[in-house]
Amino acid sequence: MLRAVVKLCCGISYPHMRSMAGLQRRAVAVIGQEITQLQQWEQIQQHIRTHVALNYNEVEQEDVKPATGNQLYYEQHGREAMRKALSMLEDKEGWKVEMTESNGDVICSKVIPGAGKVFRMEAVLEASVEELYDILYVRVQEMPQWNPSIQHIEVLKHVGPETIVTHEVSAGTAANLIGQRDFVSVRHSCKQKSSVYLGGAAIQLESFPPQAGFVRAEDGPTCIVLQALDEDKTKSRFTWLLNMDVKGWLPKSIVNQALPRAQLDFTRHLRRRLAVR
Ligand SMILES: CC(C)CCC[C@@H](C)[C@H]1CC[C@H]2[C@@H]3CC=C4C[C@@H](O)CC[C@]4(C)[C@H]3CC[C@]12C
Repeated sequence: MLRAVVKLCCGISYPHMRSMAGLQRRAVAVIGQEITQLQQWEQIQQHIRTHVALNYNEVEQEDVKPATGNQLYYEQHGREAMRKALSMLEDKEGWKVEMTESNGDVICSKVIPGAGKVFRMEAVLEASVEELYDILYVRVQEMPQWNPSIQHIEVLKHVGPETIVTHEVSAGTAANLIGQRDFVSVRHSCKQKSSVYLGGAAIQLESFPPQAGFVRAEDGPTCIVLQALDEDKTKSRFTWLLNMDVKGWLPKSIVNQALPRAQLDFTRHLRRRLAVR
């Protein structure tokens, strides 16, 4: 942003600069140096925020400017997405049941200020947390092989053991009311004793701008929580907060029908994938 403003100012002032006397030129050069220092200071501050504040869960994402190629930025963005999504899930009040399936799967929704309508799917899956982590995170690129709603997933960056940047393309299938979308997201995973958290959020990559012919949608802040069942560790509770801006010109009623349906489809395909292990 700062860089864009500076460029704009330079453009506007260029004709005047040419007619400036020596002292005035010197003043402009000093202002230029100040701006460079300011940018460096911003980067240092970002560094401090990432290192010091991350562990205390108090980083405000809005404060942070993306520095291209900065691994810390991706990690921080992923963690922050997970934190936001988990805080949405933590609040147990105000959820409205949308669908209850005969197998026990339940989808609820809630309108959250700033996020819009979000959907929470709860299901029990016949797989351990470790197996699900492997299928959903480690082998994320293989997802289109078992999920026909997804056409393509590519890991664009391996930021670290817990963070990846992905490009995902949904399939414009008949069951999908919305048509094809693509997403660029940072995906963050966090393993604990008997739980795994898979968080994510849309990210803007200069090197991966929206493609012609695709509507770039935004997924997140979102999170999938996998928890081993106390009574049977070969089964897991699967809780998925879906918070998606599908973009494009679509009536809300269509979107609000399609999203929980996409969750049901996803879980159905995941169960099929688990059945062929
Ligand atoms: C309704 C239309 C627009 C989209 C339908 C397809 C949706 C449901 C698909 C497209 C891309 C998919 C995501 C791709 C990658 C991951 C990361 C993984 O670790 C958990 C699942 C998760 C988060 C998928 C969830 C389902 C997903 C969001």
